Amino acid sequence: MAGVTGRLVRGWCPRAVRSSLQVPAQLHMSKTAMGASQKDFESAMNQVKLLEKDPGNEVKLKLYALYKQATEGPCSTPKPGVFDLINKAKWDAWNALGNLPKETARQNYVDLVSGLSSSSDSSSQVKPEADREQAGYETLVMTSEDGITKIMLNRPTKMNALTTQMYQEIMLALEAASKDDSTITVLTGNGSYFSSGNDLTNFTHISPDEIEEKARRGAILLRDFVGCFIDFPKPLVAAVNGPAVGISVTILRLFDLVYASDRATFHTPFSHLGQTPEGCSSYTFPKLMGPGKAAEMLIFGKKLTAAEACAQGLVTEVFPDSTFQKEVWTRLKAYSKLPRNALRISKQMIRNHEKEKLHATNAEESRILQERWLSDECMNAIMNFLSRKAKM
Ligand SMILES: CCCCCC/C=C/C(=O)SCCNC(=O)CCNC(=O)[C@H](O)C(C)(C)COP(=O)(O)OP(=O)(O)OC[C@H]1O[C@@H](n2cnc3c(N)ncnc32)[C@H](O)[C@@H]1OP(=O)(O)O
Repeated sequence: MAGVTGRLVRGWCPRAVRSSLQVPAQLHMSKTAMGASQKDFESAMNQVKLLEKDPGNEVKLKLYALYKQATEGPCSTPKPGVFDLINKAKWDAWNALGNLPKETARQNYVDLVSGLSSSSDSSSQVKPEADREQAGYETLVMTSEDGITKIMLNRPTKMNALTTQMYQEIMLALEAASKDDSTITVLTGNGSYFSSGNDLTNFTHISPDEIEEKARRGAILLRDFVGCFIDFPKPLVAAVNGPAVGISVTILRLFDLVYASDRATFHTPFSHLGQTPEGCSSYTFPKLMGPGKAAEMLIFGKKLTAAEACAQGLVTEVFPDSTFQKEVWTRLKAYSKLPRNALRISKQMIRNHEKEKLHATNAEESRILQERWLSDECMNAIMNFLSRKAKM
């Protein structure tokens, strides 16, 4: 990429992006979930032209790829020659999206532009929380070495709370990791938390007439996000470096290994938030730990220590915080040298027994949450958190 940087800055933008379409009044709110309309998409294309800051070549390539995928579907054009650097970079970015549905690509495009717009609007935001230079992700750091692809949640000052953009980027990162030549994929968090779960500001700045549509899109986003974990084809490991809350706890059961620091805790305060379980936990948790222990966590919001979570089978192994990184990565490096295809096939054999059930549970949980998000109980709990009147 380094050699094509200057030219890409000038030449990345698809023709349609330059078309003169009506500019929306404001695109500050992230358009959550799949299902962006053609109008949203066109508005986003126009918004790109108004960005004050150059978003960098990686982001531009991602926008280009999403645009092509959204408008033409999977890449089927011949791969440009090795010396055609710019077109090859574009082709690679588009091709990496594989069979991502047009609808999803369109929404990802809209969300990516929305994130770029709001970050360039925020004058106080001197430096983004994520390192933009790394692989084009704004909220994640994705690295690959020694046969291991690491996806690190990177909003440490917000305890790695998951924004709409972050859900989208995690899906993109998983899609890329599923296709790269690594053996193992690892999800971890930067800073003191693994993740504090759904970013509760995802529910704010919504006008009353938008609420239902927002909830509908939220449910689709949730279903697609969890679906990526259900279908992930390679061994997937969670390196839980600190406390985990909400959806960052429930999805753990969809990982093959969960290694936790002894500083980690596991908390699912759904009822406190007027919400209900997701991440397939309404099925996986009772199956794993029995209905009583699952009820304590999912209904009554009991927080587990790492040792308790390990005793319930949610965590595979607990490590002292002081040696967590060293021990986990040493272990994973050794595992990553095992025959790649055998690992992959074994993982899929285990998962295939319950894939259908997991997808059905995921769809049902998402449908129920869509209703919950419209409830007074949920709205009040979120407003309480945001006004700091009450914290879990
Ligand atoms: C459409 C998407 C699908 C949704 C799926 C459904 C998912 C459900 C869930 O995940 S439910 C769980 C939601 N999470 C929470 O309820 C956690 C809320 N946060 C907290 O309770 C606390 O912040 C804490 C216990 C995680 C940490 O407390 P503390 O150590 O005292 O730190 P701060 O509270 O000061 O946090 C620092 C900074 O981060 C912001 N922040 C942390 N977590 C979240 C969050 N989940 N949403 C939004 N913001 C969060 C916090 O506001 C502080 O910001 P500030 O410095 O004040 O700007």
